Amino acid sequence: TFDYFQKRNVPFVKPFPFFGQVLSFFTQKKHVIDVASEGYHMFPNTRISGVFTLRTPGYLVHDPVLYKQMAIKDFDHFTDHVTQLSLEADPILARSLFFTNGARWRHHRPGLSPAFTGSKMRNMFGLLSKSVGEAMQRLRVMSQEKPITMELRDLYSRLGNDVMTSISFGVEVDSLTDRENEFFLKGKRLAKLDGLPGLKFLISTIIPGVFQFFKMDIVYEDVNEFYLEAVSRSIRLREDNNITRPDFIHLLLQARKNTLKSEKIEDDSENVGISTTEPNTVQITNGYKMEWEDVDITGAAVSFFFGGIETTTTLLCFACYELAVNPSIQARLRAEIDAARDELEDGITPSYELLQKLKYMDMVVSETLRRWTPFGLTNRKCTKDYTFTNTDGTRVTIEKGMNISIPLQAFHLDEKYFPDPLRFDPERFADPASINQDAYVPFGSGLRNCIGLRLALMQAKCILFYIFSNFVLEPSPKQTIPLEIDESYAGLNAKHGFWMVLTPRML
Ligand code: HEM
Repeated sequence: TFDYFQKRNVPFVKPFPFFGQVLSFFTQKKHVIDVASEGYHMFPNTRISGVFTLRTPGYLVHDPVLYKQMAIKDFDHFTDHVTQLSLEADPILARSLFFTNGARWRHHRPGLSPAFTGSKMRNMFGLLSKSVGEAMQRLRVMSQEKPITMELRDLYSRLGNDVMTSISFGVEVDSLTDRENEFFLKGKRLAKLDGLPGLKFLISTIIPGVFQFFKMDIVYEDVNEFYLEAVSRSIRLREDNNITRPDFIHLLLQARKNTLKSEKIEDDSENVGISTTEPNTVQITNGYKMEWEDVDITGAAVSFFFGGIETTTTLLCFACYELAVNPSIQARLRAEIDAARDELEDGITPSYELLQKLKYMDMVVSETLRRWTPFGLTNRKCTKDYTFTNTDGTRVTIEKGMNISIPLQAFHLDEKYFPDPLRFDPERFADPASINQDAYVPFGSGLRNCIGLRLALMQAKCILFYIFSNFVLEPSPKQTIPLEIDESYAGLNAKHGFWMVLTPRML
């Protein structure tokens, strides 16, 4: 087995007997993404390298152009993600888009895409802004108009929970005051990326074969039951009382009736930010029929929760950390926000259109997604043999069934594409034309990229707008500078938290 890559003339990370790279995940004091991306730094002159997890060979893509080719033009060879959850063990998450493959995904994705167009986001923006605006008022009351110290991951996961509960499940909660509400507690259990669930999540992506063999689950049973019950209740309430609310449940019910349509012409002209420039449409080429039972609608809504809260919270925490330790960047962003507030009727509530116009905000968000990539490693399964030419002219064939990792974070921190890569510098994004669009991929690439990217950007920009309208941020004495990354966390997180002093501003 271990001569697999030698025979193919592909450089590879020397495996530990039997364990392959898996042993490094447990023995090295490194984050899992850094371990998985080791080959990228060892072999700078190849488009792809090899790695073993246990005795199974897999590939790591080094060349962003090759990733883009695989994700767009040659998508037919790489339609799937590597994790296959079991419908019995994980009835809700297995129905979510990220974990859906094959014919079901080909039907599921175009069915859901119209729920994320610009006009749907604009309709949803009111709910989102209301939720954030109210939380901000509560935060001011809590501060008693004096500086207040907060841990931002806790704050933003509460805000994210409230926003997503409102736009995904049609329920309004206030996790800042009602700190133990059931939506927040269940949401925490759903998206837990440390301890046992974090370990299981890692196993599902890094050694998917082992995960399937032992029929492991990721989500706790009571969490599944809670969400299924919440969604079914919301559906019944709407149907019995003819209620319409511009949220995901409404859009998914339209999908059930086959009346969910996208507004292509209007959306094509809209630019939401530097990080979102690609078109992505999936053609349905088979007869699979998506049913949209309650459990499918729950799966979709839960996947927005699962995929959205952790990543958007990470973006917000790292953005605020950088803004707190770089006061001149914070001052410039605040000046842009203040100028925009002058245009608002009440001087405080932003509109969807206004957020799109904030150029410096977009530069700050884009640079945060580069410097601190919330989703640093994605993957594809090869679904049809694929041949390409490597840097040295040899032809390499990736065989059907092989797992392929794509190190998004390593692309973003490679000085070939971003000089002085560890420096946080929003100016890189002043001229979008100067950005290498192959190497800048915080939301992945092509037909299987992040479906929620518009929502993520809208939500992050809206929260930053409210936070910096209301507060000046400084690192608290408890904050570790420079940041230390928590190696034991499956996502990206600071080891000792994000401790900030929020000083209320005059409104
Ligand atoms: C800053 C926030 C976010 C980041 C950085 C992010 C990043 C990503 C990345 C890198 C992927 C994999 C793409 C690939 O394999 O090429 C992905 C997939 C996905 N994301 Fe996000 N995401 C974010 C927020 C969201 C939100 C808010 C939602 C939902 C409302 C969401 C839902 C999904 C789903 C459902 C997929 C799977 C798509 C598919 O397989 O077809 N994400 N995301």
